[in-house]
Amino acid sequence: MLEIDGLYKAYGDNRVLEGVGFTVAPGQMFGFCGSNGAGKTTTMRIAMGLARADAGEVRWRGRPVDEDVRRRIGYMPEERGLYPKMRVREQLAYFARLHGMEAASAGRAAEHWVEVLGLGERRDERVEKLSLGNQQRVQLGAALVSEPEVLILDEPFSGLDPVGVDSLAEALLQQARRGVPVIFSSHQLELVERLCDAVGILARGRIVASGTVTDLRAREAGRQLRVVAPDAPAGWAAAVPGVRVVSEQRGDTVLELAPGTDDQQVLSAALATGRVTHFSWREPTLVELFREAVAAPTGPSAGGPDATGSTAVAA
Ligand SMILES: Nc1ncnc2c1ncn2[C@@H]1O[C@H](COP(=O)(O)OP(=O)(O)OP(=O)(O)O)[C@@H](O)[C@H]1O
Repeated sequence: MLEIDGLYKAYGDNRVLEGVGFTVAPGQMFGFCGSNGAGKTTTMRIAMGLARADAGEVRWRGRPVDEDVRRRIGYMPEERGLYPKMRVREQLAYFARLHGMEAASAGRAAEHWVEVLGLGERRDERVEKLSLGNQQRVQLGAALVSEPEVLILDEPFSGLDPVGVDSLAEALLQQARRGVPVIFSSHQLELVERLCDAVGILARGRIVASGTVTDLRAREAGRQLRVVAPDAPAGWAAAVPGVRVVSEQRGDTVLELAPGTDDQQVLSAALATGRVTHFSWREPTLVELFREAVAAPTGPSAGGPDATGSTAVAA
């Protein structure tokens, strides 16, 4: 288990992290989300020993992460750190050696990742000559080439084309399948929703929501019901007790039901107007859950050192 436990960090008056805590289990893919400047990079840099926390700890398998453990972590920094003059394959072999692999296996691992990441034709090109997206793939290769025990990736998908996204996603899923905990930050929430077993949303210096997307959905306050009743007169739903009309457009209505309101009563009311061609609870997307979590004021249950590994949406 990788544990991020009660991290605090301030830069001068800017209190960036105020008790960030979450856990990532072996084989879990954890999407780390948050607005620009929320503190995702800071959290990952602390985990990698590149920034010092004012308080809190990062542990892997119950032990504080030290230099020795960090050599076994694959890290992709936001600022990217490649050697522009080195050739692709050479670069990957170099990173493998840095992480302690001996020359022959470093060479084999480099070759393997060159192929997996779709860089076969570019293996002997200098990194500076590659497109941004291909440099990104090399950077990912640098994080993966040493067969790390943990992966911490800062916006690995940014700048990739859809094919690049798919090959990277497949590479990460493979790592998760072999038991590696994978944390990656991203603003591409559809991708996070598609790939991740768990997400953590960082806002106001804390994890304000964490768990599986299904968990987050289940805890979401105002679930919405969509009813399509093509022949219904405008305003039909407003008359049903406990119902708030969110939107209404030519018989296509989205409704919010007060707690305890029976959705079957809504269905009866809709049927009383004529045909009902659609009646379903809408699943909020991760984007909607994100907006709600980020907008919500900090409540007593929000984040904090006691929120480590919790599954909760702060009210
Ligand atoms: N070395 C530093 N010195 C001073 N302030 C810093 C430093 N590094 C980060 N910050 C500040 O910490 C805050 C969090 O930044 P961070 O890069 O961790 O956010 P982020 O969630 O990764 O953002 P983004 O999604 O935009 O990459 C920002 O207000 C940033 O200005």
